[in-house]
Amino acid sequence: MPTLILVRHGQSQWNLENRFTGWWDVDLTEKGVTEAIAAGELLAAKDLLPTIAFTSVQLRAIKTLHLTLEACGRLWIPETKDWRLNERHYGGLTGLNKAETAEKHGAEQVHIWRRSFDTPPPPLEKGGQYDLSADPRYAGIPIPDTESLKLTIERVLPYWESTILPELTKGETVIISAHGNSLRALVKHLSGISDDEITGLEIPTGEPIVYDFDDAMQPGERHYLKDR
Ligand SMILES: O=C(O)[C@@H](CO)OP(=O)(O)O
Repeated sequence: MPTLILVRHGQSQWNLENRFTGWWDVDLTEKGVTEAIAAGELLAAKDLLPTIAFTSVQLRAIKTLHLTLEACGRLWIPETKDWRLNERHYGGLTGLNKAETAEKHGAEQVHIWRRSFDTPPPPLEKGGQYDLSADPRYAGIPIPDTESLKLTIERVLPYWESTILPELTKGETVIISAHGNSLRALVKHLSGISDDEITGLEIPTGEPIVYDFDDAMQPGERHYLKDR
């Protein structure tokens, strides 16, 4: 049966510091490393072994993928990195502390920026500290200056349809190591969650989520692997 495993990266340095991260490339904390290894140990314990992997071009997701695969003896499987699986771009909020931003702009406004379906945060100014236009990994890529969840879906879903779904259709066990909001984009689609309800969905770090697909390639119920 084709099976999809989704893993949000382990805790990052800016998760720990409570800062808006988006496309900024921060590393895993020690706790994040432990979470990623535990995810792989769980895959091994449940005998759910990935045969092909996808991740973003961001360190925290790539490292999580590698630690997870190593812990289940599958570091050798093919893997593809693509910017379309990157975290949602946090625009001008990138680098700011979430609690301080809530004090300045109000908790309600910050909740809208973080979780509304289609209100993007203010755009990132060009030439500033977090401008990625000189980063070689994004050469030739239309780097956004901010993204709502809706805009994130508009780049995640075409990649899902064109590149990941065909692998599942072949019967592969696919693992995607990605980010809170790029995975919310995918889960919204796979679980048919409405624009309103998606505001309440949080994806924890390092907890494998599993979908089994039927013969018509329809996803079954979403569940956490630890509960299976
Ligand atoms: O900062 C970010 O990029 C994301 C994920 O950590 O945060 P949030 O949960 O606020 O969307």
